[in-house]
Amino acid sequence: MTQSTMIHHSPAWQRLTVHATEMRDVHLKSLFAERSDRHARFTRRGAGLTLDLSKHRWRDETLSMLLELAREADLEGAIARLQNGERVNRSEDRPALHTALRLPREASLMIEGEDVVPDVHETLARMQAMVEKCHAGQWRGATGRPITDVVNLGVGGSDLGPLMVTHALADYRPRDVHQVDIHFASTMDGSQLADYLTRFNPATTLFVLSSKSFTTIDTLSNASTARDWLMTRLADGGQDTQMSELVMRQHFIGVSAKPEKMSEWGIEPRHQLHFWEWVGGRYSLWGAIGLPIAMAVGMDNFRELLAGAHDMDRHFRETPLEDNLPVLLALAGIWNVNFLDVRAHSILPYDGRLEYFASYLEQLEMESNGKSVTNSGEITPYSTCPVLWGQLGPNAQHAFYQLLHQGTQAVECDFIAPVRRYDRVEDPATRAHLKAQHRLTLANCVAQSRVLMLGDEALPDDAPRPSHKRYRGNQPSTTLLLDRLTPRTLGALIALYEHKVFVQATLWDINPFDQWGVELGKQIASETEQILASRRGAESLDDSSRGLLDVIWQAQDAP
Ligand SMILES: O=P(O)(O)OC[C@H]1O[C@](O)(CO)[C@@H](O)[C@@H]1O
Repeated sequence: MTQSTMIHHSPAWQRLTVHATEMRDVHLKSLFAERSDRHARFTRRGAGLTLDLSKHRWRDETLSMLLELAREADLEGAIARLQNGERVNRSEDRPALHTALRLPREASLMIEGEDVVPDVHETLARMQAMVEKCHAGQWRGATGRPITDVVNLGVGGSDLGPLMVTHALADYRPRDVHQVDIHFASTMDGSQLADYLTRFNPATTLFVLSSKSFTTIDTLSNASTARDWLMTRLADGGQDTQMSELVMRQHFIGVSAKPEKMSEWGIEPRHQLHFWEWVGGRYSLWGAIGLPIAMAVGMDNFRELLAGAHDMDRHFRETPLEDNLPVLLALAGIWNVNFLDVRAHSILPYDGRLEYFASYLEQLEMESNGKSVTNSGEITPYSTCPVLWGQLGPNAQHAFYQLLHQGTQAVECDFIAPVRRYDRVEDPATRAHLKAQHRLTLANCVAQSRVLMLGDEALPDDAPRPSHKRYRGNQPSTTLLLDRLTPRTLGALIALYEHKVFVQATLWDINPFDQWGVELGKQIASETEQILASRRGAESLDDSSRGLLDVIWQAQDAP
């Protein structure tokens, strides 16, 4: 692609640029005053989700132009190429086939002459065998006692997805099985792991080493601390060879795309789960990386999660662009970022179970689309991924909503909530209380998006107010309702965002499946670590880094 064929030179982009000059000064409250049917016009349903995009600063014609832009970028062709397994990850020359991980058993997907679906389901069957063994109390540690705690050691995509889903689906933990608690340790400083090691019994703790590359230092350093802990406590520091073998066999499962590296590390081949290079790390929770999820909620619920994502995959592939949820969500983002200069995006779930959803999306969106070079190597002359962050909405109300309401930044917000909750709680009195709490939460969710939209106008009277009590409103937002938060709707919700990211990447002509930006940091950190440990070579560093290392060394030398 040359400068002149880039998306910002396309007719639709040009029309949108002109249109944006008119829309920039139009307040959301006037758009709502113009028509009484905005909610119906801008709301779509699919895969158990309701998406209300009426609180964006756009009109029907804006959406038509954005859809035109999507057609000019051949979005429909791109969706087919993604799901058919073409090599859409161009810088790494491979497909990005997370959608294949949720294909049903009877489907088939030929990639370079081979059907990948049987392998996907074989891995699921192997996961199932491991999960059932744990849930039957039959997975025993080196001393013969059943495993009670499973610790996932992974980082990035090998941590955030499983952590987020395990937490979100905690209500779905099976009660009638041997109880196994699931934990996560990701940080390279060892602080999360150290806490577990002081509290858990080594005889009943199983570690899952999750790493696509099996070279990530964060995970490998946690893994070696865990191995030493087990060896010290159970195998006389490795002197007892029989126990050492049992520890390696019974206390570690490995999940990776690099079986030879897992074997080198000492993981028993029967306890290795594999996945494929064509699954991106941040798109990997649907296969073996999802083992902690399956351990927590059981395999039936894990398969429901996959079914929900598959519902969304089909919706994405089969629904016309104008009714297509991921496409519309992505276009709202493009309109905000590229035409209205809204460069910040906040994710605000109104349900405590979605506590880790924003952190998960931070990686999904920003590691995927935080790029400034097009697929053909040109610098993008337009903005790409906004700064995206978030927190549980009710808690954020007492933290950063002040900035949303009265700060100087324009921020796009996603409000996410389940419509029904607690209707299955057994005790009637508790149920009544909890349902009232849920109603309160929904009221806050709707009220906040309304105030962000209308500003002062949301107030019941128009009495004069000092400027510090004024709300300007006009902050665009999306509201996303789930009927209930179930494995199926959660699967659809995650896939919705995955596909949204893909749509935006297609329009921006960037590759959402690589992450070269994080590689340099890893290399430099490893060189710095050598200098820090050996105290040699600091003269090659800049003045600040040298000064900081001096402070560290002086502190280390202090009595
Ligand atoms: O699963 P791995 O190979 O350990 O990588 C962990 C994470 O590290 C990253 O490469 C970023 O450093 C992510 O893309 C990935 O999810």
